[in-house]
Formats: sequence, C-alpha cells, structure tokens
Amino acid sequence: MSTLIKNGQLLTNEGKFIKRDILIEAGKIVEISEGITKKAKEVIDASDLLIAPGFIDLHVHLREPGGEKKETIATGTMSAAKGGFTTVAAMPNTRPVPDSKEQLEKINKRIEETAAVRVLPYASITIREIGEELTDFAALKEAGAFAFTDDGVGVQSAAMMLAAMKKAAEINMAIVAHCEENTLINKGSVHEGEFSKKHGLNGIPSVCESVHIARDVLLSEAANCHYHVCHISTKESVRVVRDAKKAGIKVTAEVTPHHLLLCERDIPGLDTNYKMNPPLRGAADKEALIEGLLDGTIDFIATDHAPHTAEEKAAGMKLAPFGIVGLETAFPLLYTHCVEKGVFTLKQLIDFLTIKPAETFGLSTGKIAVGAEADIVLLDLNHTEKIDPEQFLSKGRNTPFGGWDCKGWPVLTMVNGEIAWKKSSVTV
Ligand SMILES: NC(=O)N[C@@H](CC(=O)O)C(=O)O
Ligand SMILES: [Zn+2]
Ligand SMILES: [Zn+2]
Repeated sequence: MSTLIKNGQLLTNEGKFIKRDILIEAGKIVEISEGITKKAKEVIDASDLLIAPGFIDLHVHLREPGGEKKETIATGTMSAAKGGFTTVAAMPNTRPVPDSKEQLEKINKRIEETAAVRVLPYASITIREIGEELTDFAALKEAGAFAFTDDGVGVQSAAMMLAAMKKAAEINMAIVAHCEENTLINKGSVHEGEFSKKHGLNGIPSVCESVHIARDVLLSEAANCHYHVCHISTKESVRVVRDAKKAGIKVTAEVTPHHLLLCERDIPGLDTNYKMNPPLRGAADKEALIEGLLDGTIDFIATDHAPHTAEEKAAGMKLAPFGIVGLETAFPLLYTHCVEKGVFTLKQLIDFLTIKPAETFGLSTGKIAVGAEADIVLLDLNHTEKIDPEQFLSKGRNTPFGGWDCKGWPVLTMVNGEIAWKKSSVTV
C-alpha cells in the first residue's frame, strides 16, 4: 500500500511554511520532497492544508470496560482521530481496573479489535485504585502497560507512593500522578475562590493539589523515578515543578487546554460543563500555567478527555461527576485562542501536542521524517466553524466550549499510513 500526499504545507523548525509532497509506503514515510512524480495507490490533495505529525494525547478516558454509556474504545478513538490525534494513552479508572495482567490483556484485545488510533493503556498503581496494595508492575509492564497511574484519585499514603516509585524505577517505568490530598478536598465541586464564594459552594483549595506534588517530587528524588504530574492547575504547583526541575529531579508535567483557556471567572453560572477535576482555578493560576508551558516547566498538553452522559451531568454542580471531553476541540481551540492571539506560536503548539509528549515518554512517533511512522494530520488553518457538540464522534457532549468559533480543524488523520478519519468532503 502506498499513499502520496500532494502539495501540503510543512512547518519548518523556524516556523516557516514550505510546500512538500510526502510519499508513504508500508506505513512509513519514505520520501519528503517537492513534486514527487512516483505513482501511488492513493493520492491525497493537501493544497492549502498544513501537514503535521499526528497529535499525541497521553491523558484520555475511554471508559471501556464498565463505562460504555459514557464512551467506548471505538467511539473514544474515533473522537481522537477526528481531533487529529493518532496516539492516545487510556486511563485505568475503568471497571474493572487494569490492575492485573489478565485485565490488561483483555483491554489490549479490545484495543486491537476496535481502536481507530494507537492506544497506550495505563495500568493502575494500586489494586482497584484504592491505594491499599501495589499492583504487579513487572507483570503489567510485560503485558504492555504504558506507565502506572491511579488517575481519578490521588495516592494518599506517602509510603505507598514511595514504594511505587522505587518499583517503577527498577523497571524503568514512570509514575503518572493525579495529585489530590483527600483531607483537603473539602467536599468541593469547584475551585475555592471567587466563584465558590459567590455561589456558596464548597471549594477545592489550590493546596489540595500542590501539597501532593511537593511531597511527590521529594519522593521521586529519593526513589530516582520518572514522576509525571497529570493536569497541573495551580501557580504553586508550577513553582514546585520548576524548582524540582532546577534541582535535577526527574519530574515532568502536563496541562489541559481548558486550564490554559479558562479560569473561574469564565464560569457563567451553575453549569456542570465547567465542572472538572482539577477545577478551573483563578486568573493568576491560568497565567502561571501559560508561563510554565512557555519556560519548559510544563512539558506538554494533554486533554484529560473525560466523557460523561447528559443524565449524569444534569445532576447539578454539587452532584454531577467531574470531567469534560476534549479530543475533538483541543487543536482548533488552542490554535484559535492561543496561536492566533500570540500566546505561543503554531510550531510551539504542534510540539506541545507531538514531539514533547513523545520525548517525555520515549515514543518513536510525533515527527514527520523519512523512516518515521506515517502518523499524520492535515489541518485547515483558514476555515472558521463553530464547535457543535452534537457533531462529536465521542459519546460525550460535556464541553464548556460549545458555540466557540474556531479555525484549525483537522481534515484528514492517518495512522501508520492508513486513513483513520477524514472529512466527508475529502476524496482520495
Ligand atoms: N478529570 C476529571 O474531571 N475526571 C476524570 C478523572 C480525572 O482525570 O481525575 C474522569 O475520569 O472523569
Ligand atoms: Zn485526574
Ligand atoms: Zn483524567
């Protein structure tokens, strides 16, 4: 099977557009040059489209097994493909939890049978994610675990976290942490700040997150383990990670599009599409996250795609589950509201979604180069369209970004040389 992408725009390291053709054979990029004349089975006209490496999202909730009303591996990965993502890492807060070789193997089988893009499955740190007993890391690594995390809850015991980090370090695997100190959650549903006060809601204070990160960077120093912070959200957390990096500790961090784009002041009222964990913080936190991303304290962007049903989200601010979907809106939102507004460059945005996560976790994908896997997205940077949750391929409709005008919509997504999704108007 061979594919020729004709007349696309490639972005150079200097951020310039250059017109190129790309020839793909047997899933790999074999030639990148101007005016390739070789015949190919499939020809894709990429005139006026940006050719970027397929995006990598190392934090998504696909919900299968156990949460199929919210999402499945099939719908979640179709949603990923439509959003331009060619690799996603699936969080283990499913029912059952992938906390044994057997459970992980079942998930791998479902991925093989139904996934539209590459899926890297996380295994849990503790059995059933209840923080009482470590899983068998070596067996889970052998069964294909990408890394270990109890995302959805924080690991409460420092002793448990230290033991996990020591074990992970022994087998050269990362601990990926949802940072939340249960004794500080305060039964909150939003950030403890202006919005919680105004609406008389319990708030989750910033220190609920930052205290865990501070504890964990010291534990990871002691264990010499790669420690990765999920969905970092506060200015204090950014400072702790910055200082830890300066001290030479192997810590990395991700930030979500919604924490870069919104703060508590943007919550219009008691709308559960603005309820997620960690919550939207203060304006100064949002600024610190942008600064942290720009100075390298924060390594990359991940969506924390967290679909829930409309019924669940209708339960009101106090009772509705935390989480919003993100795969189909991440790039258009960040392109329109960060790149076009000069917060960061297009090159930086693409790096935050491709080579940065790849390098952080040693993946071979995330770049366009001869010999590399043909994981590619074609993007239309000119056409403006409103975000319409009813058009999502995800089962989730829970987004605060419905109705936002965006440019930068994916047009075609290719995984390993095969088209995973394309806009219906594109002919091949
Ligand atoms: N982020 C969320 O608000 N929710 C996530 C859990 C998590 O990422 O901690 C979920 O699984 O719904
Ligand atoms: Zn989490
Ligand atoms: Zn999550």
